[in-house]
This record gives sequence, structure tokens and C-alpha cells, in this order.
Amino acid sequence: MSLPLLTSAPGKVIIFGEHSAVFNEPAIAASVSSLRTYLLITDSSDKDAIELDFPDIGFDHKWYGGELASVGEAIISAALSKKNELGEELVKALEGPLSKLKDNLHYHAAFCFLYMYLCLCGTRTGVKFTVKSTSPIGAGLGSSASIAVCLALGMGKLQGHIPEDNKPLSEEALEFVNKWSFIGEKCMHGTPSGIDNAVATYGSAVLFQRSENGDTKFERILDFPQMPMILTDTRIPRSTKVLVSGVRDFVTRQPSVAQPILTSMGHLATKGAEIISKLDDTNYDDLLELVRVNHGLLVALGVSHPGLEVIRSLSDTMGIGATKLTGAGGGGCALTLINKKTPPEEIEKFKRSLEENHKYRTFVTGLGGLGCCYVPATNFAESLDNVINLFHKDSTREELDAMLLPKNGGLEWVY
Ligand SMILES: Nc1ncnc2c1ncn2[C@@H]1O[C@H](COP(=O)(O)OP(=O)(O)OP(=O)(O)O)[C@@H](O)[C@H]1O
Ligand SMILES: C[C@@](O)(CCO)CC(=O)[O-]
Ligand SMILES: [Mg+2]
Repeated sequence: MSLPLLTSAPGKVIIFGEHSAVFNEPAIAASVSSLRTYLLITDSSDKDAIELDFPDIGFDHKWYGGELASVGEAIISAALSKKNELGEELVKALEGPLSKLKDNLHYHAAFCFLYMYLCLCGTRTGVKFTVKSTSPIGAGLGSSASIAVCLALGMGKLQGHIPEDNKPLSEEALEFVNKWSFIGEKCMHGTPSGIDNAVATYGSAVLFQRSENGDTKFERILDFPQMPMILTDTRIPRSTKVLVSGVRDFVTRQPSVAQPILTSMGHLATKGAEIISKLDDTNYDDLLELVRVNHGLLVALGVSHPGLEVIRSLSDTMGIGATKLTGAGGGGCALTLINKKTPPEEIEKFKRSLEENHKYRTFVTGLGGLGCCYVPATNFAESLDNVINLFHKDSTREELDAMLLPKNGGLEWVY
């Protein structure tokens, strides 16, 4: 594929079933198409280097062929032969090239990148990968899955695993992206269910379930109903990997207590899918009730946070709707489903209180919409300098949206 190449993937909210999804219970996630991650692949000025530039997390790094020489063909083909887990030899071989990275964000982003790159592009050098997100990072809106999807699509196109044409993405191409972004998620947080990368790949919404053997299946919900919802980012940092591992530890220590909670979450997600499939004024309050119950079960699993309870308590006190954490919890984001007939001024008062008294950030956004997509070199050759500049300065979300947001910005995205 000729360079430069742009790829993008949306963030997501989990409506019902986070954490229980890891234990093979059904879950529902919807893409947030206006909060996205963007990847720009260009030729590197250093032809012997594989270059990363992740300005959102203050990380840029170069690896040279020599540093990766220990990763031989046999190690890569062993990794490629794995179905649902990482190749142990490749994981071990990457310890050296990653050993200098002490920052957790940097380490996990680089591990995900290098693992996928070596499997999909070998030790090809002279390329540079730059990533920018308008989605908050590490906040429960699927930023790790979004970057993994951007990388899977970009590397797939770069190396010809996905046809190097300018055509819409085939089902095979989407399956490739979903599979390899799932591998990327495993690098970033150990034991993902696969729901985040599925919804970032396909967009719209998914009713998802993982099987005992690690396979995943999902039904796409194409006409996901728009619901009056506020997303609130507590800006409290947390790590999905740590939270998911904490729940696994609880389930291992207290199976008779934890398993009924997970099972109830699964029933709740199934019930929620039924309601969403025929959502109207007669069953909307049933959905609010499921949001309230799901949050209570997540509190029981130990993945809420006092900062999230501030949002839940305020929405309860003001009686404007039901709040649940979304994503792995422990901080990050919550969603508040608004009661019908809530006066707009009450919604503004709710948002203002969170922003002014707690310095939270609120988003009012539609759900569903475009999944992963790309812009081939021919579609942005004349605006390349502007795009490169956008990726290399402290661009605001508005500046990125103005030029890059699919169906809104100035570029012709293929999907
Ligand atoms: N724009 C970005 N630039 C570089 N790294 C990123 C970017 N976005 C996400 N990441 C990587 O993803 C990691 C965050 O993943 P994590 O799973 O903890 O949070 P999340 O995906 O936002 O939340 P959740 O998994 O609950 O939806 C970061 O540590 C970083 O390694
Ligand atoms: C917490 C979790 O259920 C969702 C994170 O967005 C983890 C996963 O399913 O991979
Ligand atoms: Mg994640």
C-alpha cells in the first residue's frame, strides 16, 4: 500500500454487561462515532527505523532492525499459529526491546504495537506511526480497542493482508481487523472479552458473548435507538487491566458470591437487548431500572469509585435519570440515561454541577455510527501537510474533528 495512509476507529460505551462479558455472559456495547482515534502512517525520515509517535501520552520511540533481530521467523510463525492467545516466545522476545519503557501507558501501547507489527509487517523499517485521539484515554470509552483497531487496519493495508485498493472494507477485511485488534487488546489488558474491539471494528452496536473456549460471537444492532444520555468523564485515571484482574481475583476467592452477580448481569443484558429492540415510551423506564441495577452489581464487584458515585448520587438526588459506570470503572466514565420529560434546564444544572464542583467533563453524544475506516493516499495527497501538522501539534478535539471526523471533516473516508 502506498503511503501516507490514515485509519480511524470509534470509542464505545458499554450499555450493559461490562466485566461479566469477560466471564462469558452477554453484553451490549454501542460505538460513539464522534469520539475517535486516528492513525497516520507515513514514510519515516529514518529508513532503518520503525517509528512511533503517540503525542496524547507523551510517547515517541524508534526501534531499529538490530534491536528486533532476536525475534526470528520461528518465533513469529509460532505466534501466528496461536488461535486465542498470545505467542509466549514472542512475548518473551519483546521484553528486551521494551525494557527501557518504565511508564505503564507507554509500555502497554508499545507492547501492543510491536507485537502486532512483528506479526503483520515483520521487521520492515522506514515507516512512522502517529496516533491522535479525540476520545479520552484510559477513561472507559474503549480507547485501547480503538487504537488496536486503527493499528490492525493500518498494518493490514500496509502489508497487503487487506487488499491494497481503495475499495470499501469487505467482511473478510473486517474479520481480519477484529481478530488482530483482539490480539492487540490482549497485549494491553490481558484477558479482554473482545467486545470493545468488536464494536470499534464494526461500529453501530453489538450484542456480544464470549464462549468458554475463547471464541466470540456477536449480533450487530444496526438501528440502535438514540437515547437521551450524558457521558461524564471523572478524569480519574485507572487501568482496565488492573480492574479486570481484580474482578477475576474476587471470582476466584468468592465464587459462590461472585458468580450469581455475573449471572444476574448476563440476564440483565439479555433483558436490555429485548427492550432496546423495541424501545418506546412504554418500556423506557424498564431500561432505566436495568441501568440502576447494573450499576449496583458493578459496585458489588468492587469496580466503582467514590468519584463515580458522585455522578450516580447527583442523578438520583436530582431525579433526572439512572447512572451506571461504563467500561472497566475504577474512575473514568459513567453514563446517565435521562428520564423522559426532564426539563433541559435540569440537565444543564446536572452537567454544570459536575463540571464546576468536580471538574468532570461531560459529553452529550449520539450512539451507533461508523466503525473503522481509512483514507488512502490518493484521497488526501493535497492536504497531507495539513494532516501531518494536525498530528504533530497539540491539536484540539475541534481541530481534529473539523478535518478528520468521518462524514463531517474534509476527507473522503472509505469504510
Ligand atoms: N491515543 C492514544 N495514544 C497512545 N496510547 C493510547 C491511546 N489511546 C489508548 N491508548 C492505550 O490504551 C491504554 C488505555 O487502555 P484501557 O483499556 O486501560 O482504557 P480504555 O480502553 O480507555 O477503557 P475501557 O477498556 O474500560 O473501555 C493506554 O494505557 C494506552 O496504552
Ligand atoms: C471491563 C470489560 O468488560 C469492558 C471494558 O471496556 C473488559 C472486557 O470485556 O474486555
Ligand atoms: Mg480498554
